[in-house]
Amino acid sequence: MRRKIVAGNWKMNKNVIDAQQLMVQLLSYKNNNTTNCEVWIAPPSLYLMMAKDVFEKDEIGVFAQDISEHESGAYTGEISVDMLESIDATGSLIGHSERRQYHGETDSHCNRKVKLALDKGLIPVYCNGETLEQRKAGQHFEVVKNQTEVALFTLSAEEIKKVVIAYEPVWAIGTGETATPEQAQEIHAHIRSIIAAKYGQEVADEVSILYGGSVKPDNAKEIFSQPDIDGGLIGGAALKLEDFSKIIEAFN
Ligand SMILES: O=C[C@H](O)COP(=O)(O)O
Repeated sequence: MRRKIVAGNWKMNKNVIDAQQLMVQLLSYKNNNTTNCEVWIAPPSLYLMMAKDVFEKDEIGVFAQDISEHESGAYTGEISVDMLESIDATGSLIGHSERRQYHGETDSHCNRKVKLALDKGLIPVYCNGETLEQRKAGQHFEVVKNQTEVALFTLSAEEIKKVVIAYEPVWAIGTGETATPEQAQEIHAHIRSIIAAKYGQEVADEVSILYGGSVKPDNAKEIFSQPDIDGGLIGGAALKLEDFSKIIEAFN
């Protein structure tokens, strides 16, 4: 059975008071409700240890938004997989389109990061997706195929099963414009078929593939009901319990 997941990427939002308040609200929500999916958050790295303190029984998975491709050393501003492992974090986002757009991250970087994370027992949430120009040019299937192959295909079958993929069309991130459930489903099925071609259907069927890009309480249910969509990576709507909890409940 594939994991079903609703993950909130807080991006660069919230001061320490507001971050703690939302974590405490999330904990209370999780303790008082039955959820049919795993709930993860990726707060800014400054708040990762606080998240581990609040979710001391691992009620909610705690993810970094990025990790270094290096193991340690003179890399100012970066955090390493060792650091994440030492606070018992659950994993890290890797290759988010904002990292690609503003920090020059490529799929070769992602490949090294995914491997480092797996070696430390962390879950890599590998993000990919095409830009608007690429979609308009009809290149979206090819772009996502190349991204997936470069970032993941050096992994063994056992390793790739532990990776979570988040398909996030760049044109749908933070824009209010969502891929239709059908558009998302066809890319998710495409990603799964690429993995199946290399590793076999059984392996591909175990890989969770999340959709990200303007998921909101009113569209989550329809998106998550698609056969190859195993949950969501949520940005803006993860910043308020009211919205995020409704998205979690789309699995009920
Ligand atoms: O990581 C999350 C995605 O970038 C989606 O963000 P959004 O829900 O604000 O569109």
